[in-house]
Amino acid sequence: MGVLLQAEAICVTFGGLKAVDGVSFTMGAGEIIGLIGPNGAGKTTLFNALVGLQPLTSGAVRLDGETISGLKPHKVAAKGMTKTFQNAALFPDMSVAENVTTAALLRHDLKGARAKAEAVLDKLGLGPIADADVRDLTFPQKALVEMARALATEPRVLLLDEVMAALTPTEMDEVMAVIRALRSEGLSFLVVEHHMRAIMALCDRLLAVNFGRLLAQGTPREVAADPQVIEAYLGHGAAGKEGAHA
Ligand SMILES: Nc1ncnc2c1ncn2[C@@H]1O[C@H](COP(=O)(O)OP(=O)(O)OP(=O)(O)O)[C@@H](O)[C@H]1O
Repeated sequence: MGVLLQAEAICVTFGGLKAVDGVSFTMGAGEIIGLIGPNGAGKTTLFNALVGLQPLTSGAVRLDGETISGLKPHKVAAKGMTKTFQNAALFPDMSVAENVTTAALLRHDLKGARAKAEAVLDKLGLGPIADADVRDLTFPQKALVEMARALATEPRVLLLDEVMAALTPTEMDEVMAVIRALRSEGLSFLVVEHHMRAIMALCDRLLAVNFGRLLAQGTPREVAADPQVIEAYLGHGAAGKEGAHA
């Protein structure tokens, strides 16, 4: 499998704190990679660094061999990588279709963006609620609309930031089915998710971080059995338990 996304020795420091400390990994097309680690491990900072929301102190991010670190988030999105936002940063007073159309304007004029939004909403089964106001949606609907908003920018790599928070196990299964279907079309995912069941079931590979450093990477089974990963979680009593904090 060719390398689609390459993170090279990424460092992000806040004053004296190394929030991300020399993290390197690669991702191939169609992969689903989970990023796990205890609270404050650096997951959000790494996500933000990858998509241009957080400047790198050092290191590089390459997409398809092209250096994208240093670009603003909308330029990174135009290159093909974007993230969803925790707590769905959608416009509450706009309809579902209008929210998704706004994102599709990255690549289309208004007419094209409306058509793109309609296609994405249909793909995610959201056609019937296209005209609903976002503020009236349920949690799983908001999670899917947030994914639709990101998909409307036509990414090749999509970073999912806790899209399954607040979902029931059945709702999580529905969202995971959508993610798998999109992956089968070639989309790649990097996933931060606090539900270990979802992470273990969904991901091809895991990256485990703590104190900004990459502790382990491998299959979910390998990483869950890694002594350093178990140690990192011991204080939280969380490793491997359903609903645990990843
Ligand atoms: N803007 C900032 N300024 C200073 N310190 C920050 C900033 N953002 C994050 N940090 C610190 O960097 C470290 C990593 O934080 P980060 O939010 O990336 O961790 P996380 O793994 O996403 O945590 P959580 O699982 O709780 O969301 C923490 O010690 C945090 O307090």
